[in-house]
Amino acid sequence: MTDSLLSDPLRARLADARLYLCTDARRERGDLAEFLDAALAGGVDAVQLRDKGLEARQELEYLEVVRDACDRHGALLSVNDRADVALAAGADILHLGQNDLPVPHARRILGEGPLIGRSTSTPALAADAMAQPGVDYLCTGPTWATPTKPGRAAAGLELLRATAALRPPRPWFAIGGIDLANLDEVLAAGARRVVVVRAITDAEDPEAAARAFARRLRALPVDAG
Ligand SMILES: Cc1ncc(COP(=O)(O)OP(=O)(O)O)c(N)n1
Ligand SMILES: Cc1nc(C(=O)O)sc1CCOP(=O)(O)O
Repeated sequence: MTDSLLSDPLRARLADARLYLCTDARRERGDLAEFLDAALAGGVDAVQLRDKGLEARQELEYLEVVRDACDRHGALLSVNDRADVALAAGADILHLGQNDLPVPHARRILGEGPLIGRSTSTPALAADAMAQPGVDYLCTGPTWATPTKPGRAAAGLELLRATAALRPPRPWFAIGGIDLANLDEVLAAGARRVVVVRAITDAEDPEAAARAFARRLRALPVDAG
């Protein structure tokens, strides 16, 4: 971990994060709180509400539920795509894809406080994201094709190996089709942090699933990023 990460509490919490959950809002708000309490008790470190169907007002209502759950468990709250919503919700993280706001524009809205993450799908995009000063972490994938984000070809474990070889100076997460059955392959490829959706949202016991991920991810040290 770098000194700058250690000197900033939010970035230090990000550096310690291993398990990042994206969830949609298909549950009623009370059920979402219950689901999140279970996942967070199991060891989820960051939660993103990722639901493309919500209008901003509804998204903010759901984000209050996610914010409260994250606060109860000391986890990071992430907003997808929208800097205005992230600011309004008091999010810790704004996550941006390649077609979303450019990072400098997002920083103009957010200021320096919140973290910004960037999606990448090739080693070149990962290297480019790491060279941008405003980017705090990256996600790389999809490792496997996934119904959660249809129409995207699998980048494969090779993308994870290539990203690990870059030795990114900031945290990076593998994403896409990751579950408890293939986690060993993800770890063997060099990833030490993962983002998951179905492996926890669709689990019969979300707390047990999150606990199993967290235990295996935390058994291995992370390097600089
Ligand atoms: C934590 C995290 N990683 C990756 C993504 C995917 O972002 P993006 O490529 O912008 O695609 P959409 O999620 O917007 O469909 C993410 N949302 N969160
Ligand atoms: C939201 C998202 N982004 C991806 C990317 O590659 O950028 S893959 C993905 C979906 C991951 O869902 P699951 O864990 O259910 O496969």
